[in-house]
Amino acid sequence: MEQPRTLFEKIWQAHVVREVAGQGTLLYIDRHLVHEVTSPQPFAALRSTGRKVRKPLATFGMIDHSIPTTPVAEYGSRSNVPIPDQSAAVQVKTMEQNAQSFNIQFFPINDVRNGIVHVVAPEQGITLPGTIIVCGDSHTSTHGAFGALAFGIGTSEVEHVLASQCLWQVKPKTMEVRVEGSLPAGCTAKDLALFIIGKIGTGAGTGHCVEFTGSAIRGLSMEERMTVCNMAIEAGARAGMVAPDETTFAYLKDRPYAPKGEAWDQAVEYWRSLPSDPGATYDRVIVLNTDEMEPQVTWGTTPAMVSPITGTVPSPDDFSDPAQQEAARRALAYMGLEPGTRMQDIKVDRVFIGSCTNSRLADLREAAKVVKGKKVAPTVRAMVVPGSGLVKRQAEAEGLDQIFREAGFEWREPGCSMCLGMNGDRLAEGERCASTSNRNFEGRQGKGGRTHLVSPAMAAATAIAGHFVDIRDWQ
Ligand SMILES: CC(C)[C@H](C(=O)O)[C@@H](O)C(=O)O
Ligand code: SF4
Repeated sequence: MEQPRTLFEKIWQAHVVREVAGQGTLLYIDRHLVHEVTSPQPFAALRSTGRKVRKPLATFGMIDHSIPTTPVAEYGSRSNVPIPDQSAAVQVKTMEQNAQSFNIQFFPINDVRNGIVHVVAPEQGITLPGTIIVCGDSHTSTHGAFGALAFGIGTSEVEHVLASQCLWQVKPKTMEVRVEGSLPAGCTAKDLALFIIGKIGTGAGTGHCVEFTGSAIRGLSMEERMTVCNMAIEAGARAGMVAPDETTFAYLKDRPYAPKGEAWDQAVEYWRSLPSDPGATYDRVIVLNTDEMEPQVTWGTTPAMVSPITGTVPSPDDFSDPAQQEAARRALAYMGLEPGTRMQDIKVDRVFIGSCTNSRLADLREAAKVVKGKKVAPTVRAMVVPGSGLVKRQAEAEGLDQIFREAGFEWREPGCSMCLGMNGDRLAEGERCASTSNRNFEGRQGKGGRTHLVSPAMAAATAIAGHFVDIRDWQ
């Protein structure tokens, strides 16, 4: 009888081109996503050596990190919006030129399909189960939600994939994170992701590819699975994945780049063979339960520095390990927080609903439900940044933009926006922000900016109240 294999093992083995002892494995790459920040150098290297892109039809270019999300009304079109930052402007221009001269698949700024690469590829059906997907971007782990092996790569690796459609890799270890239970009231996939990282720590996944399993994961929608896999990288994992099932197939059916007709049927048949076999083993297994889970808010400068909304800011003395004590001390000083402060008493200046973690339609619907008929606190500046042009269009068709605007939120054009301070959207020194993004390290949203990671519903309620609130009390 054949050895039982994990989902990871099946995908890995199906993509081996060559194995060289001591060097690693050469893998075939199905899909290569490129964005304007990490692709200029690799394309320049190809050009200077007269090489082409090996598979232009499997290479997808998007512009997300460096574009302003300024509403276009007064400019007529998105490409007319000025980009004051010189290096950002050059990145955008260079991506456009490279896409054209190397003839790759490309969604220009004015194309309604453009947006954050990790939102767009699933939405277009570019992300498929059983594939290997890479991108010069750490949050490529998002695509693992579809039962793909998806991971971020460095600049020289981007060049290697562009030129050869292959990549040398050292095989990661495997880890199962099994979560049993269901999402308690007021808790979303974002709370689950923060809860998991809070329990296992930011280094737990190092060197591992994580498969999320268990009833809590099975019950998640595709959008929710993407949120969880998006944050796998914040637990140090190389990649995160969820086995494909009926939820996955239903999401992908009829998406523009998904297979059609007979090819679809064949694909689904193959995809059904992918889930880990009974008895397959992982190098490490962690089991969690959602019973005691509450809505989460980070208080520090890593996603693991997280508290339930009913909790208080911890004291460095609460930690036994001296390194953790020191990290907490430093984080509290940076965040300007006093131990013992109730999480719900922390006031914010800004609210950001967006990023590849939480900018899909389901996220905006959740936030709009909370905001409807209410007003943003006068002390708060709040913005909603849809993850793609299509998310924005659909949200507008449902009137979500009206709900946000009437409440006093800014309704922006798609992009990475304030997830990272690269495109003009950023926090000022000392500003405190409730953010639906995935990273809260020092300076992430702007120099001296203070980031608290939360779910879209919690961010929305915080904007209205002016301070963190327990979404379970919200009416
Ligand atoms: C700019 C890019 C390389 C970076 C990443 O790799 O993740 C960004 O997307 C981020 O979230 O910090
Ligand atoms: S939204 Fe944030 S985390 Fe996602 S790709 Fe953009 S910068 Fe990175």
